[in-house]
Amino acid sequence: MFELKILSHFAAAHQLTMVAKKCENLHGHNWKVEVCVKGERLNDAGVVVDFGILKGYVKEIMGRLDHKFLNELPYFEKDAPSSENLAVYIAKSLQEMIKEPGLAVSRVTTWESEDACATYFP
Ligand SMILES: Nc1nc2c(c(=O)[nH]1)N=C([C@H](O)[C@H](O)COP(=O)(O)OP(=O)(O)OP(=O)(O)O)CN2
Ligand SMILES: [Zn+2]
Repeated sequence: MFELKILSHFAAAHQLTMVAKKCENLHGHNWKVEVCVKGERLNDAGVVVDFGILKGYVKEIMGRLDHKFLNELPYFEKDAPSSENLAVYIAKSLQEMIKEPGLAVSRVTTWESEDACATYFP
């Protein structure tokens, strides 16, 4: 089994209730995102999937989040835009985009600061 990882970023605003009181105020983060996919087989080029293809998928997802007020996006009306739910959203969105047979999202980590992140394992 191979696992590939790419890094990406987006900047966005959010508000969280039921966490720390200060999080109820509108504020933002520069999220760093680690996306991992897994696959058992290498293609004729000797890779699981071209990093460029993976980066293209993730770039499209980052575009939906970048410079947005996350609470206003339909997906986050039900599930609050915590780092955990952002990781779930990114993982599900990416899995829906992947066309390559045998390729699956293995984990997504969302860093909301230099010392705090959440990881989702689908
Ligand atoms: N499990 C989670 N906990 C918290 C989340 C989250 O997404 N998942 N999010 C927040 C807020 O986004 C908040 O903005 C975090 O801000 P921060 O300034 O980093 O808050 P801290 O008090 O944790 O850190 P300091 O070092 O005191 O600044 C909160 N929790
Ligand atoms: Zn926050």
